[in-house]
Amino acid sequence: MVKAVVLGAAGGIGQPLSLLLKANPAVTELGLYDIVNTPGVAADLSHISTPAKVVGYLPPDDGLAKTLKGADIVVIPAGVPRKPGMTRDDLFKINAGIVRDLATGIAKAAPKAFVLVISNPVNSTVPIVAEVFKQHGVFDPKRLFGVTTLDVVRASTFVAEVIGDLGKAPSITVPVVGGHSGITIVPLLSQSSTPLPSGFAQAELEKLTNRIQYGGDEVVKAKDGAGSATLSMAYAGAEFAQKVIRAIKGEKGIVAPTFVHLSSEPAGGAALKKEIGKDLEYFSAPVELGPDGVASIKSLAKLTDYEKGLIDAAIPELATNIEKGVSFISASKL
Ligand SMILES: NC(=O)c1ccc[n+]([C@@H]2O[C@H](COP(=O)([O-])OP(=O)(O)OC[C@H]3O[C@@H](n4cnc5c(N)ncnc54)[C@H](O)[C@@H]3O)[C@@H](O)[C@H]2O)c1
Ligand SMILES: O=C(O)C[C@H](O)C(=O)O
Repeated sequence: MVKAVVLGAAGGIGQPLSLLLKANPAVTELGLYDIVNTPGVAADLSHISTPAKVVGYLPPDDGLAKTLKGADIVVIPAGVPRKPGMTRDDLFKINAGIVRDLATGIAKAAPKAFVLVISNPVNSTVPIVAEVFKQHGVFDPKRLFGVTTLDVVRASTFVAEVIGDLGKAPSITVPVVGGHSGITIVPLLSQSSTPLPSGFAQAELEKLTNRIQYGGDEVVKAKDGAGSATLSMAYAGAEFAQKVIRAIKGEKGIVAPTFVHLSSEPAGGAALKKEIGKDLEYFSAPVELGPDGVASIKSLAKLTDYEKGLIDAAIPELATNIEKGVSFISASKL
């Protein structure tokens, strides 16, 4: 039995993500929460002939607590998206408060759930959730994930395009580490499961890296004021959720990059800090998933000098983003 919950379920990501979770036969209950339209979205999805029982609530009458009751996995795509010309950090002033309030609801109603944060800026919203959980005495670093899967999905697709064979896209894996905004997104293309063509020039490598780092901007520009990536994000969010679900059901050896807290627990956090040469509290790295969430944080393995330079360049912005999230909660009255 797996109960999945989507907070922000009526939105551009929320609706297709809820559809993909409803289509997942491992999900037996699906809880949908938003400030608008969830009864309609829930009624619509409930007619699909898959096992999940669907419930949808709005804020009145403790709707958030009712949606979260019994949740095993909570995915959060609530909040405003970018328009052209904005950075993800520009979303902080609205989304920080939204994520804080939803995290407070989770801390009270589903403190043991696995929490997958999509709302931007992820580099700051994940620390916000952690700080809220700490204040409620329920923080478990193994159960909190910043969803960076879209960067991984983009890297697979763009490498397949470079190779000239999109058919290979589903089987190409490229670790993408660091964080989820601009230069903090660091694709480790030297570790692509399908190597780049021989003779791939440094200038081409830099162009490909830049495309992965700024893939979000490509979509924001094309949508021209109507928002950011929603469908590819729903796909990526459902993919990551499925990995977590498979791991909690006991499947071994599932590894995926995600933005996690680096502490003594789960194992590997301290070693990763040494590897990146900075005492950062959070970093996106490949993690092994297990029945309790993050089983261990993996090494970044052998990096090229170019990749080391990208990580060094990412660290100051990551540190600022993380601190911004942490201090938002220390300054907030919960
Ligand atoms: N992590 C990633 O890779 C990634 C990728 C794409 C988008 N995003 C982010 O996801 C977020 C959502 O994007 P979208 O395109 O779905 O936006 P959207 O505006 O289409 O949907 C957001 C939904 O959140 C709801 N919402 C607002 N406040 C809420 C609250 N307090 N409680 C519950 N629901 C609330 C809105 O009603 C809306 O339905 C944005 O912050 C965006 O930047 C992240
Ligand atoms: O670009 C955005 O603002 C949305 C998302 O973070 C993305 O990478 O597509």
